Amino acid sequence: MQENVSTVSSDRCRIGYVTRVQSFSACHRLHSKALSDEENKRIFGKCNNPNGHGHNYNVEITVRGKIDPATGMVLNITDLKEYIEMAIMEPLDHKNLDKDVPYFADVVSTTENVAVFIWDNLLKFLPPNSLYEVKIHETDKNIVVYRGE
Ligand SMILES: Nc1nc2c(c(=O)[nH]1)N=C([C@H](O)[C@H](O)COP(=O)(O)OP(=O)(O)OP(=O)(O)O)CN2
Ligand SMILES: [Zn+2]
Repeated sequence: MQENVSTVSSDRCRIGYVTRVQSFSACHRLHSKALSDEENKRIFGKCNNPNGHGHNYNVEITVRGKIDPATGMVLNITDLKEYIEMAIMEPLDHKNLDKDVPYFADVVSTTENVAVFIWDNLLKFLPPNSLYEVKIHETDKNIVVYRGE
C-alpha cells in the first residue's frame, strides 16, 4: 500500500510559481498626446509637470510552470536573471522613459503601461505560457499588477 502511494505521488505534475524581484530607477512625465494641454493638467496634475519626476521602481516577475522532477525547478533563476537584465534593465534603468524608450513616444508612461512593456519584452525570452504576473511597486503606496489579459 505504501509503495502505491509513493508511486502515485512521484507521477503527479506539480505546478510552482517562481518570483524574482528587480529594482530600476527612471524618470518620466505623465502626458498624453491624445489630450489637450488643459486635459493633461487636469487629469495628471503634478505628474504632468514638464520637468518630470523620478521613481525607484520595484518589479516582481512571477513565472508559473511544472516543477521538473529531474531539476526540481520551474525554471532556472539564473536564466530568469539574464532575461530580466535584457527585458527590464537594459531598456529602462536610469532612463527618461518618455524620451529614451521609443515605446513610450506615443504611449503614456503610467505604471500600467510600464508593466505591459515589461510583460511583452519578457515574452521574447521566457518559455511559452510561463509568464504569470508582472507586479510593479511605483512607490510604496502605488502598486500595479498585469497578467497579460
Ligand atoms: N493609474 C495610475 N495613476 C497614476 C500613476 C500611474 O502610473 N497609474 N502615476 C502617477 C504618478 O506617476 C506619480 O508618480 C504618483 O504620485 P503619487 O501618488 O503622488 O505618489 P506617492 O504615492 O508616493 O505620493 P503620496 O503623496 O505619498 O500619496 C499618478 N497617478
Ligand atoms: Zn510617476
